[in-house]
Amino acid sequence: TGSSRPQRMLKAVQKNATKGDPESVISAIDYYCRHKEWAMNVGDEKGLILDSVLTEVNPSTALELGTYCGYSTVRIARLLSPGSKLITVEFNPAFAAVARQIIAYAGLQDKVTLVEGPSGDLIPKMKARFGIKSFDFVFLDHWKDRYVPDTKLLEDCGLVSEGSVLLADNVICPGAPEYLKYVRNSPRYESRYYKSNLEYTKVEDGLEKSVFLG
Ligand SMILES: Oc1cc(-c2ccc(F)cc2)cc2cccnc12
Ligand SMILES: [Mg+2]
Repeated sequence: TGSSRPQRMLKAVQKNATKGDPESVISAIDYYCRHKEWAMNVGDEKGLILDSVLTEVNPSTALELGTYCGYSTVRIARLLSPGSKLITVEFNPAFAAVARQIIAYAGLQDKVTLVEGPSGDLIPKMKARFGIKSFDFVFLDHWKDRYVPDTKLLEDCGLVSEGSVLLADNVICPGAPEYLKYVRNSPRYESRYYKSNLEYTKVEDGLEKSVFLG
């Protein structure tokens, strides 16, 4: 049996990046996915928007839904202030296994807790398991039909508070129309769309930033 796309991505990181250097890990993945084989990382173009929103929020506790190979995990963790924490949730164990190695290669394992399992089951356990009061920042990048139920779960579990920022990937492609309706029509969110392109392509996609108003 052959290797998987995530395994080939990991090989590209180990070959082309410098251990302990997150920027080189990000560049190695972007180069591989742009020139060798496409993969569903948030990518370099939308990644710059992620960076800017993250820098503005400067979260003490952040949550990522959908780790995949850890590309956006590395992008987020590299910008966290000392002592800040990122929890990332991945349903697929094969993806999680690669992500752990990529996060470790970047030297960011002390800032990141990767939890394997379905987000819908794990979110209600976050307070008890990790002593989280609430998340200052949430990056939604998992299956699009989970965006609304998981956002409602975060609200119901008191895991978002006034000022918490949700940033959702792929609201155009593959698309999350119910999510856009939810956050744009709710009086509890102030939403803004950042137009961009689907990673490594010229296809339109974008990020939706929604501030929870409490
Ligand atoms: O950024 C993403 C992109 C795609 C995607 C897959 C195939 C396409 F033809 C276009 C887009 C899927 C994702 C699934 C989960 C999290 N992010 C995704
Ligand atoms: Mg995505």
